[in-house]
Amino acid sequence: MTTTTVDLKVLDPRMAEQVPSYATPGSAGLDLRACLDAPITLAPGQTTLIPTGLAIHIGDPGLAAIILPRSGLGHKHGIVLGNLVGLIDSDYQGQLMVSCWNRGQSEFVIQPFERIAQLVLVPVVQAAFRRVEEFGDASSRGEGGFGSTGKH
Ligand SMILES: O=c1ccn([C@H]2C[C@H](O)[C@@H](COP(=O)(O)OP(=O)(O)OP(=O)(O)O)O2)c(=O)[nH]1
Repeated sequence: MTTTTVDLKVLDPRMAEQVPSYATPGSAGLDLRACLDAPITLAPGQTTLIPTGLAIHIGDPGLAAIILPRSGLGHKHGIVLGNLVGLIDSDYQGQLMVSCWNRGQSEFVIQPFERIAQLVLVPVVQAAFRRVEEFGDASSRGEGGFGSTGKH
């Protein structure tokens, strides 16, 4: 396991006691909570942007964070992310926001400080593109994609 230090600002004092922490030594994700004054009802198909009351500055361009749905909310209640995956750049210093999408068939009420998504730190490699007319080595896949290898 690799650990790194990330600067975190508590933007809403109510989050001071709720700073994200790993639930178990093997956890990959940190749960993010809805920093709300009152419950929000999400109708089927509705998307809303929810503040977390927190900001992080990752700083190291070799890292980023992604926001992912929580499995239970997504599977049982259809609460996933309006952007499917949120990408937090290493130079972002604003509030962490979670786009919640009710892809289910029933209303869902998000309670203040409920855990709504999870944040995972990931390594990043930036590409320096070298323009070529042809790729040097022919690969066995070549230009095949989108099911070209068949179903089995
Ligand atoms: O779920 C998300 C996704 C993004 N962000 C923040 C962090 C990220 O670094 C910034 C910009 O995100 P992105 O680049 O995906 O947004 P964009 O729509 O391309 O806008 P921009 O022009 O600001 O890059 O917004 C969040 O707080 N939550």
